[in-house]
Amino acid sequence: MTAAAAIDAARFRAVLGHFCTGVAVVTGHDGTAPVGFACQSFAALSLDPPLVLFCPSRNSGSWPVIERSGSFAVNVLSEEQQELSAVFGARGVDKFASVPWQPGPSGAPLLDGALTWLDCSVETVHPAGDHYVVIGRVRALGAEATDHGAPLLFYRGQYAATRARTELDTLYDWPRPDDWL
Ligand SMILES: Cc1cc2nc3c(=O)[nH]c(=O)nc-3n(C[C@H](O)[C@H](O)[C@H](O)COP(=O)(O)OP(=O)(O)OC[C@H]3O[C@@H](n4cnc5c(N)ncnc54)[C@H](O)[C@@H]3O)c2cc1C
Ligand SMILES: NC(=O)c1ccc[n+]([C@@H]2O[C@H](COP(=O)([O-])OP(=O)(O)OC[C@H]3O[C@@H](n4cnc5c(N)ncnc54)[C@H](O)[C@@H]3O)[C@@H](O)[C@H]2O)c1
Repeated sequence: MTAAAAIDAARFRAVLGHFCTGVAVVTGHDGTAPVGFACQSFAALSLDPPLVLFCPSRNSGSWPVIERSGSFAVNVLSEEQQELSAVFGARGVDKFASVPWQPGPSGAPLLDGALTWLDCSVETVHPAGDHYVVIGRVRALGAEATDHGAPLLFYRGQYAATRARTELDTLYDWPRPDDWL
C-alpha cells in the first residue's frame, strides 16, 4: 500500500474541513468570455514583493483561460454572497449570469458586492498533485475598508457566516497598532 492510498479521501476532506477559511472567487478574462471559480485555497504569500497564491484543480475550466491571459482577480466574498459562492463552485452553469461585474485593471472581473479585491499577474505556476499552486504578483488592490459586512466562511463543507459572525465581532477591533510583533 502506498502512502497516498493509506489516506482515505473522505477522511482527508473531513479533517481538512476543520480548517475554516474565507471564500474567494478567482476570475479571469481572455478577451472572449469571463471565467471564475469559488476558491478556498487563497492566501497571502509575500509582502516584498507583494505575492499571493491560489490552487486550481487540474480539472479547472477557468485555470487555462486565466493562464493564457496572464492575469487574475481575487474577489473576497461577503456573507451575503453564499448563493454566489455556490454558483461559482458548481460546474456547467453560466456563472456570470447571476452577478453584475466590471473589468478590473487587468480586465479580470470584479464582482459587485465583494468585500474587496486584488488584481494580479501570474508570476509562477507549480504542479502539485491534482492541483497547481499559482503564485500571483499583486498589481492593484481594492478597498481597505468595506461597507459590505462580514466575510463568508467555509467550515466542514458548509457555509458558517451566521454562526461565526458573533464570534468574529469580538475580533473586529484587532489588531491595534501595537499588536504586531
Ligand atoms: C467553498 C468552495 C471552495 C473551493 N475551493 C476550491 C479551490 O481552492 N480550488 C479548486 O480547484 N476548486 C475549488 N472549489 C471547487 C470549484 O469552485 C469548482 O470545481 C468549480 O466549478 C470549478 O470551476 P471552473 O470554472 O474551474 O471549471 P468549470 O466549472 O468546469 O467551468 C469551465 C468554464 O465553462 C463555463 N461554463 C460551463 N458551463 C457553462 C454554461 N452552461 N454557460 C456558460 N458558461 C459555462 C464556466 O463559466 C467556466 O468558465 C471550491 C468550491 C467551493 C464551493
Ligand atoms: N482545494 C479544492 O480544490 C477544494 C476546496 C474546497 C472544496 N472543493 C470542491 O468543492 C466542492 C464542494 O465541496 P464540499 O462542500 O463537498 O466540501 P468538502 O467537504 O469536500 O471539503 C472539505 C475540505 O476538504 C478539502 N477539499 C475538498 N475537496 C478538495 C480537493 N479536491 N482538493 C483539495 N482539498 C479538497 C478542503 O480543505 C475543504 O475545505 C467539492 O467538489 C470539493 O471537492 C475543492
